[in-house]
Amino acid sequence: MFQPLPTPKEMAMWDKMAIEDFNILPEILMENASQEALYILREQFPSLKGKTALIFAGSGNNGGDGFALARHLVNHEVKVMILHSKRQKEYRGTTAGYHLKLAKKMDIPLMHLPEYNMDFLPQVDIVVDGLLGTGFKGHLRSEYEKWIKKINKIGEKAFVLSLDIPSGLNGETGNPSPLAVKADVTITFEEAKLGLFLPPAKPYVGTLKIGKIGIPKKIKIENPCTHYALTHKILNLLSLPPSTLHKGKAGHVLIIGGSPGLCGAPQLAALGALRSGAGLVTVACPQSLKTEVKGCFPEIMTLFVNNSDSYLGPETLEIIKENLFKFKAVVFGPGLGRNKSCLELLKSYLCLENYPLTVFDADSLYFFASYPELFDMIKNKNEVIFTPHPGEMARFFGNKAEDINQQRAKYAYEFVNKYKVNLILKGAATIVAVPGKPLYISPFATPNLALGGSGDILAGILGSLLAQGYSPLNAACLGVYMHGLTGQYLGEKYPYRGNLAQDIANSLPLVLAKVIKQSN
Ligand SMILES: NC(=O)C1=CN([C@@H]2O[C@H](COP(=O)(O)OP(=O)(O)OC[C@H]3O[C@@H](n4cnc5c(N)ncnc54)[C@H](O)[C@@H]3O)[C@@H](O)[C@H]2O)[C@@H](O)CC1
Ligand SMILES: [K+]
Repeated sequence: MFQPLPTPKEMAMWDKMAIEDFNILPEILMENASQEALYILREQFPSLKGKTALIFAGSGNNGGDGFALARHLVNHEVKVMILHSKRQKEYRGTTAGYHLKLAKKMDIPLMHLPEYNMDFLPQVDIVVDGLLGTGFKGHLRSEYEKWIKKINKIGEKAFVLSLDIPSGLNGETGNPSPLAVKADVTITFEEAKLGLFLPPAKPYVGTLKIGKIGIPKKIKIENPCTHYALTHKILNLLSLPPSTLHKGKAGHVLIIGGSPGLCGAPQLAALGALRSGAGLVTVACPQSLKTEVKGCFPEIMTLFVNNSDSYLGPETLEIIKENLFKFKAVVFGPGLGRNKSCLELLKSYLCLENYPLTVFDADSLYFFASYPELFDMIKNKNEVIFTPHPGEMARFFGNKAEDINQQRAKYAYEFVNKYKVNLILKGAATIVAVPGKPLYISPFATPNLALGGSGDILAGILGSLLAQGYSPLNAACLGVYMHGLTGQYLGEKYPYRGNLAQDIANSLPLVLAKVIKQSN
């Protein structure tokens, strides 16, 4: 269900433990890494004989992987030249130095990069990028920028294999710093590093392959990492409904929202809930808007107070309270509006002695960001899910959506640590964060979900899953994955976008049926 995504620091710790606690020689780990890299090249070039390769080796262990790979390539009759960033004697006594010595014994040509005139580099078939891996920090030094530009230039006509991480890419954030190698394939060692999985890394990583290098499983179990990717196996949480199912047992979702000009939001949330299997859906909305909120969906029921107000207010709570026993989950906020009366409704809701599992979305998030003391009014913090998009998240931190997107994981952690509630930080590679747990990251980044109403659909899906009895963590992971999977499907159907938010809801059950059938 979850694939580990260690940060460079966590990976370095696993390496260290393998070496110090399990007495695995670092030279062996490096040898294993180089064998995994060789495997990729053999796959790419069924006959390596006669091919030419340049191996860029940096000053740390990433360079050492390059030295070790050079030997294997020579054994496969590849014409290899190594370009190393440090003087040979400076590698002495290190793991990389050991593999350098072996490469020297085999008479592999070695050039000191800083002294080599880049203009004389030959065009080759293969470029191996072993400049920088998990040890890369900060901004590239200027000479590295020059070398990386050269790799990318030669790479226009050659196959570029990056070892562990494309050099220049931050292994934690996935950001080029400020530029990075554009690989055809990145062979990352043991597990995919977090940054490789994040959207900014996409133009650099190429195809991502994972090569196991022999880190004992025990180390990874006893020292779990702090980030995981959601995998297809999350869908195993879904079970086929029994043929005797009663609608009352499939969960009744209440959606609280709707205001002038914003009736589509609760309608779409209702559609999301229905299309993800909720038995019944009711929208609490202003009386004057009930027809608009229902639209052409007779399946959507409405709840309202007889008055002429066009915004919801605390008086709506009376009727909600009377019916509260019916609802298994609530989605609070789609199209709610930011009127003072809406804030009063939210406050009265939070004052209820008991309320169902609740998703706080859209305008309710605006109120929480403006009045953080509202968080103190939440009784069971583990029973609510907050679903901000980066713009809404920025309001909590007093910054901009771009700042959030630069360091999404960091802000997600800060949010749950501060407010102690469950969080879904929407956007490409949506994050699920639950206090005291690792972060779970969606593998999907698709422009087909980047449209008005998409978040309302997600909120409805979440409400539906909660109402069907999934825990907040499972509902969040499953809902995010189902929403992303549908977005990916719409991307195939509408490569230039143009799908509607309601298409997400309408496609969802069919996409699920298709992919679950395929994977069985
Ligand atoms: N025993 C281990 O730790 C293993 C490590 N392996 C490889 O080793 C890598 C990690 O090795 P290291 O920890 O030595 O680190 P790296 O080889 O990734 O990088 C460290 C070197 O980069 C330089 N550097 C850091 N920031 C820089 C910047 N901004 N501009 C220019 N240079 C910069 C440092 O001065 C240092 O010399 C992994 O990514 C992996 O490829 C594998 O061989 C498997 C075993
Ligand atoms: K690299």
